[in-house]
Amino acid sequence: MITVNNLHFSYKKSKGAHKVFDGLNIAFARGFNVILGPNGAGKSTLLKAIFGLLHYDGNIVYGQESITAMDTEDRIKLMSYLPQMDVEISTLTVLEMVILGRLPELGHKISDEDLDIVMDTLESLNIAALAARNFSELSGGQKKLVFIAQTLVRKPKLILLDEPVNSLDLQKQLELCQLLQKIVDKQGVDIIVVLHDINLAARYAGHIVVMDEKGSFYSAGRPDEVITPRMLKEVYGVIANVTCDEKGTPMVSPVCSVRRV
Ligand SMILES: Nc1ncnc2c1ncn2[C@@H]1O[C@H](COP(=O)(O)OP(=O)(O)OP(=O)(O)O)[C@@H](O)[C@H]1O
Repeated sequence: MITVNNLHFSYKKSKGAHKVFDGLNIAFARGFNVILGPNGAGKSTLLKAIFGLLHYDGNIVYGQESITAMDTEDRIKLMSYLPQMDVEISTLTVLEMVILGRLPELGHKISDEDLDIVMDTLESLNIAALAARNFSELSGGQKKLVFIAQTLVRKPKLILLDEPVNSLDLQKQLELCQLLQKIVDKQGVDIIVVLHDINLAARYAGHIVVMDEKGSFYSAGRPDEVITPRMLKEVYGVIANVTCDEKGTPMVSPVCSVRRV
């Protein structure tokens, strides 16, 4: 699906630059992809590069098409992106915020189809009851769900989500992953999600990409191929037991950190 070829990127700073990628190569699969890796590995930076928010060297390809060479309009048609952090304050209602997500598709007025898509999405995320509420008055988790709705109403071919389950309670984390799974299965959409919860990744991902703290590719594959005691020690500096449930899904029980403090 997406391949990242020889990606070089540094954040420019007032004095010098901070190198994040030095020739990164990664291949994602069709369907539900998860990126795992420790803090600072470059997961968010990679999603920003794919979405076209950064000037980098290298080539990012979707199928046969170079995303790197695409103009902004085509990139926005292809993908939607949920950043890790977003605005906290807005004078809009929830409904208005989510309609904003359809901006690239909106004509000179909001059609019944636009409203149906927005209301269906709010319902699928269990937040339809919040539609008339002021966004600024919502809880952190409710705000997160509004941003997720904004990302989904675009109906893109590719969805990039940076830590979407942060600030969601356990039930909503599972509901969101189930919804994403349904979108992948029923609508043929490809998704790339950054997660820190390895057990959640193990349960829902079809394909996991692991990045290490140097911003390099470490491994990729099915959850049972990737989530191993060795990976957890080498990438996260954690001793952990990994067992499998009856479906062969790995489950991680952390024991201790082996990093020197
Ligand atoms: N705007 C910026 N300017 C300079 N350096 C940055 C900037 N944003 C990120 N970095 C640095 O780039 C590296 C990668 O950051 P990034 O946010 O992509 O990591 P991450 O894997 O998403 O981390 P986390 O899991 O903590 O969200 C880190 O070393 C970070 O300090």
